[in-house]
Amino acid sequence: MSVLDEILDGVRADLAERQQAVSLDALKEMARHAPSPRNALGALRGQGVAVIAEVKRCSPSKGALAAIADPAGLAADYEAGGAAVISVLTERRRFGGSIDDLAAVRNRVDIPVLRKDFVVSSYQLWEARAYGADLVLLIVAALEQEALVSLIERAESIGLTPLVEVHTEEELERAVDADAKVIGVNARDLTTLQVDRGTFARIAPQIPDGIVKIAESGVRGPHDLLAYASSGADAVLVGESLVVGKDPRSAVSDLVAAGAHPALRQGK
Ligand SMILES: O=P(O)(O)OC[C@@H](O)[C@@H](O)c1c[nH]c2ccccc12
Repeated sequence: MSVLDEILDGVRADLAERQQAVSLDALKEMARHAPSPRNALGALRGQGVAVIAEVKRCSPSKGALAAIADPAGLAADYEAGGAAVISVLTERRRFGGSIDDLAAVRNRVDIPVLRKDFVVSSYQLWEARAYGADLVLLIVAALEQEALVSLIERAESIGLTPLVEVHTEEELERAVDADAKVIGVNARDLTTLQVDRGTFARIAPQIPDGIVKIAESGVRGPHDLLAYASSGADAVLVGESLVVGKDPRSAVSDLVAAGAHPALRQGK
């Protein structure tokens, strides 16, 4: 069984428990009272390369990365450093996250917030919106095409912007067929957990114009951001290097400064 399949089994087990505890109707009621969605596309299409900074405690490849006792405080530092969007890992078993982290972050910052999880059911979309998410990750490798299409439609209908994650050309084709408006190319293969920073450069040229292009994973600093930007990234998603560093605010602001270089502006 691949790592992704193992993660998905755990996700489904946790999901079944939450569905027992909170009915879909109750979630929908919460979502009606949630703060209105923020302009995610606007944040991603702003000047320069947008930095999506991630709240990430653990990863399946490295185990514990950082304790992060105060996810909202970390997110506030990211925002002060100039992040365009905050990503919050809400998966519990392998990433040490929770939906409460998402709510805490959303209440603290003024920028859009991404629910980063393994979404397999529309229940998780309502949950995301109920707890204040503005964007939601949908991983093509984890979904049948029919499910992908319907989750994209449902997400959009409730005000969430789907970030559709691909790792191969075949997955890119499925994302485009499903009408994704924001596509992330993950340099980490979720079935093997290997990072290949060349993945974005290979796949990005095939992403049709008008779709927001995000390079995910493997950004160690401004150098990697510049490499992704020169291959056409509108945004980068950065986790590990920010949470393990001493000064997340200045680490983000160094990335933002690199991404603001005028030479990168042509394509925007
Ligand atoms: O920590 P990194 O290498 O900067 O990567 C961040 C982000 O891309 C990564 O957390 C990620 C990308 N896609 C995912 C899907 C599920 C879980 C995690 C991820």
